Amino acid sequence: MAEAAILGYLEHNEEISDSGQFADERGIDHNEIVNVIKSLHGFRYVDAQDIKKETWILTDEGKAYAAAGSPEVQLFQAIPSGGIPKEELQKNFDPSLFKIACAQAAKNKWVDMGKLVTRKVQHVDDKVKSLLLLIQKGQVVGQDEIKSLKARKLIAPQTWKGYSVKKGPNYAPRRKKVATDLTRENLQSGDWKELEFKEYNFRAKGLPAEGGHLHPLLKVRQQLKNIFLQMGFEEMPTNRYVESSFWNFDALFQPQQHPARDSHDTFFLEAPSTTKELPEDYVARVKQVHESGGYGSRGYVYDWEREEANKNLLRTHTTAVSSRMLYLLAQKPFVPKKYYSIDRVFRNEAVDRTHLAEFHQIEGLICDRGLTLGDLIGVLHDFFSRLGMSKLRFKPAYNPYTEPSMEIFSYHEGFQKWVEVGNSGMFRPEMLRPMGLPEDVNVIAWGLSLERPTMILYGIDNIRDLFGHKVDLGLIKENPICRLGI
Ligand SMILES: N[C@@H](Cc1ccccc1)C(=O)O
Repeated sequence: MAEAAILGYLEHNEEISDSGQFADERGIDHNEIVNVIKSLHGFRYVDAQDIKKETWILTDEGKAYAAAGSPEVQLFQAIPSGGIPKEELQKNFDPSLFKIACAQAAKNKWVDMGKLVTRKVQHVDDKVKSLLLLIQKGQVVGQDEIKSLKARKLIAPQTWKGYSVKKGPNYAPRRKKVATDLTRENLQSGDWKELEFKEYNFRAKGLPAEGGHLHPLLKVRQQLKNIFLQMGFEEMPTNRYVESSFWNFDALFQPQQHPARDSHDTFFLEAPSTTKELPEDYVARVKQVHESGGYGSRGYVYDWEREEANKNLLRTHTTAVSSRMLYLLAQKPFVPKKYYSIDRVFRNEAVDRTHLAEFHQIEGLICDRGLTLGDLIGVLHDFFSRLGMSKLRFKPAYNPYTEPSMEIFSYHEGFQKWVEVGNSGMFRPEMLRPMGLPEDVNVIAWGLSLERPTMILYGIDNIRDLFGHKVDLGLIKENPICRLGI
């Protein structure tokens, strides 16, 4: 209707000089007229020029007075001819309204504000209300009146926008219907021959592709790699998910009856169920340290079984990678090393919002002469502060392969509490000496999950949200090629 009105009017007239007036005269909503003008202008049916007018609109207070009358008149009308005690009068009014009413009525010299409030004039006109009503209807009022209403914050300025409209180069009294799609029906009936098709807008930018983002775990992994590299660490080769019990447990002085070696906690392989080769003389030294100790240790005093050590499993921690690397290091003349790894580990655990059966471990170790627990604490402070965790606390803990061992806690400002962020310790002589590392060489090491800091950094509270991509297919489906004017 708005479109027909505009195009029809321009067929016999030069110009629509004011879209607001045009809308009023026809009883059409101005917003609707504006939308149609914009669309017709886009297709150059019409030429439209902006017009702006400064107008006034009522504030909420102004609207209230336009409806109920100004407070001063409300007050005047509440005073009987014989006057009324102030307290009595006040009861009829909201306190803030009463204040305004008294001030204005006194200013207008309508009332005497003694203990007894009396009228000073016979009759008053509610000029404020009439002015507000005029402004509400969009009518013009004098500058002085505007000023005083503005001072009382009953009105506020507003810019009104409209258009003046003339015929455009593509003007026609009616817009041509254009087809947007060539349908099966068009082809069957043959009416496509007569149809005019809407042009494609090949320059439309469309939506930026949402694919190809890095997964949060990969981002945080890269961040951690950078931290390790800046601290002078070398990456250990982690390309071995299947490991023997020997490297995962025995080499780490983890006794064969240890509960972590149970199939409830560890995934053992069915095929191949056992490892093919282990370094025999090292295996013999490991067996001995488990059974009867050495290097100042009494050992565990039990019968160590080779079959148990041969069993293949999915590695339960990347400390298995560290044990292999330290063994290799011990086979050559000693050089100090700093090693790190970040890779996947597996535990036979029930999956819930904080546990998965496979996750990633970050592991760091330093192997050098004369290292102490103080070195470990210092390195942990350096490492974690680079991750944004500068408040740390340590709690004594137990690992079969480290002594002393410490759990690492960091104060989380967001959660306002200490959260466990890792585990650490100094590798035991029972682990290092059988490998052949010199007696004065110590190893400080620590491990943490990659998922925990990632969830904290990205505000993810369910670990399952970290796995599996979440591409919003709807986004792609609902945004095909953009057309002109759509
Ligand atoms: N392997 C330990 C972490 C750790 C690494 C190195 C030293 C001490 C502890 C774990 O799985 O939790």
